[in-house]
Amino acid sequence: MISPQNLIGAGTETTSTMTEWAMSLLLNHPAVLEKAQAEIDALIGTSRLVSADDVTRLAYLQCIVSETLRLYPAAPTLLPHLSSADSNVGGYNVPRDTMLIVNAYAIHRDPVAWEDPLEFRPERFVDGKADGLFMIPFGMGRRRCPGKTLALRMIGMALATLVQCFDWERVDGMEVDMTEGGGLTIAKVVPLEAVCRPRVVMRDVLQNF
Ligand code: HEM
Repeated sequence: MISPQNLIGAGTETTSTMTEWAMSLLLNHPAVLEKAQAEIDALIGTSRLVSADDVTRLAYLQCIVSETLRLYPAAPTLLPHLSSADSNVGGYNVPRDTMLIVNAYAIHRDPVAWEDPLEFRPERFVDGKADGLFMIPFGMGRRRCPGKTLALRMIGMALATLVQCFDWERVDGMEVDMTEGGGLTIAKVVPLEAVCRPRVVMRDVLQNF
């Protein structure tokens, strides 16, 4: 049974953490940030704010979100599952009622599947190039995350708005600290701090907001 509190808990920390990781990655990769801004300027322009309906049209932004979810899946070991029957997986006997923990974090960084797995490279998702590679940031099967579509829309919308409206810089030019915390969710140990300035080309839109 899923309560409203569970829904809010599952839906807020995950999406805000993912947005923080995505912005941190963009700040450490200014060329990617520039490319994302150029895509938004080309497709949306600077006379209106990006809308939720635009998000699916922003192909490069979607690649940035996918690459962030690959490197920093909000729930790195998904949620614990219980096997419902005796089974054999890859030669291992798994009795019924065994608690199963799936290490999505390790799967997403598997060097056998992913080239230079520790590199932040949204281009690996361009034009469906990563189709067929195994990624499970939202789990899979009957208990997969029911908030996936909403989450992708929210993260895309937040990122697109931040990139469209502001120019971003690192504090004193220092690399953003990417140390990962332990626990059920993958939080940043050092919260993101950055310098942002409203973009001159967006001044009219922001003033009339
Ligand atoms: C980037 C954002 C999110 C990520 C990475 C994420 C990831 C996950 C994962 C990995 C699971 C467990 C799946 C499994 O063990 O197989 C899960 C479950 C769940 N998620 Fe999300 N989630 C996100 C956002 C959301 C949002 C926005 C909502 C709701 C508004 C939500 C609601 C839930 C609920 C209710 C469950 C439990 C489902 C069940 O036990 O049947 N999640 N999520």
